[in-house]
Amino acid sequence: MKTNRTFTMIKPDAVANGHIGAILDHITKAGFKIVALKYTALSAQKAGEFYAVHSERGFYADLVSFMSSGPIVAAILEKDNAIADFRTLIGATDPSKADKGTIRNLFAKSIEANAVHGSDSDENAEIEGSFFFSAFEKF
Ligand SMILES: Nc1ncnc2c1ncn2[C@@H]1O[C@H](COP(=O)(O)OP(=O)(O)OP(=O)(O)O)[C@@H](O)[C@H]1O
Repeated sequence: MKTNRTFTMIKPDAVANGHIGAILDHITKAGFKIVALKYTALSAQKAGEFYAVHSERGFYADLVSFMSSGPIVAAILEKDNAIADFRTLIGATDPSKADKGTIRNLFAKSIEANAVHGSDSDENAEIEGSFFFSAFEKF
């Protein structure tokens, strides 16, 4: 199923560094429509659930701790080819390898504190969006 939607989080590092506005500006200027938006925070338990796919990885405990360290912004975005185009817009997981002008190149400091999340498939976009938003909060 192709939904033309993706899910993103502005992670605690980018929120703490005051980049919410600049990142949302980047996203909308790239042609993404915001269809759901929330300023919130993840408990350690919720961060662990969100990143459960990485639970066997060495960085999992640090990732859970980082993702629950402060507020985040969660959003559902709509655009043709949303998944691939958004991952191009944010750049590589490691900001030192992210293309110039990408969100991670501009706003991220490390492979863990990498400013934003972007879904990797239509299926995960739906699961992740529903993790944060009820049917009444998606437009
Ligand atoms: N080697 C690592 N050391 C520390 N943290 C890591 C490492 N690899 C990934 N992470 C963290 O785990 C997150 C999820 O990793 P994944 O491999 O799914 O990358 P991604 O798909 O680019 O990121 P995201 O899922 O957040 O969009 C990364 O965004 C990063 O915050």
